[in-house]
Amino acid sequence: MEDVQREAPRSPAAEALAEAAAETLITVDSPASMQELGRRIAGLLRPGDLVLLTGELGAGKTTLTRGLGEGLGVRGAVTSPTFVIARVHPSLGDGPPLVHVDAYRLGGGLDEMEDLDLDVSLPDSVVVVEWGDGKVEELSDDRLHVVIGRAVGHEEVLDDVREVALRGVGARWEQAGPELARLAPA
Ligand SMILES: Nc1ncnc2c1ncn2[C@@H]1O[C@H](COP(=O)(O)OP(=O)(O)OP(=O)(O)O)[C@@H](O)[C@H]1O
Ligand SMILES: [Mg+2]
Repeated sequence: MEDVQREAPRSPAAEALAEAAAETLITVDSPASMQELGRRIAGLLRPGDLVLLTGELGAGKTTLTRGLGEGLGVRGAVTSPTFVIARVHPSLGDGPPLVHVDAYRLGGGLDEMEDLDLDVSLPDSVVVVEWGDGKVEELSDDRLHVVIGRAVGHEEVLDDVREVALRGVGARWEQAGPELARLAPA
């Protein structure tokens, strides 16, 4: 299994990001380990953080968000928001709420997002957006981009394998860069 993962070609999304600024690449091999990664990322998140999740249908964006919700200790199961564009999960403790947005049908981007009338202060929340690329970047200069790609090649072997690229944009993530890097296995 080890060898297969090391030799697998990168997904196109990971390849594109590899050209960009410093990033952390992590391979996960099951939904459970994707969720665990979400829990670990949650440990770095603070109120006001914006996380953008990129990846094809079924890549594992919602699965990762489920882990984020667990790590943040919020109420309610994180599911695909099929009929709503955004769902607010309040903290069970004194942490920030998780605002989980599925921007797939959010044609107009930011304006519509503001129109959602979420009854929550975004600067006090952790905002996680699926399908948000090109739509919600204006919400914050500081963003954590998470790009999930399927490992390509030996599909029957690698069906559950995903490559996750983490790239922090902005001053907030420049400072937290080393913490992001520590999420990768040594
Ligand atoms: N390593 C993995 N990480 C995450 N999900 C995986 C993995 N391996 C298999 N899966 C499966 O892939 C599916 C991922 O579904 P999920 O809803 O998280 O994707 P998504 O990216 O949110 O899709 P959508 O674009 O439809 O919102 C689940 O059925 C999950 O069990
Ligand atoms: Mg989803």
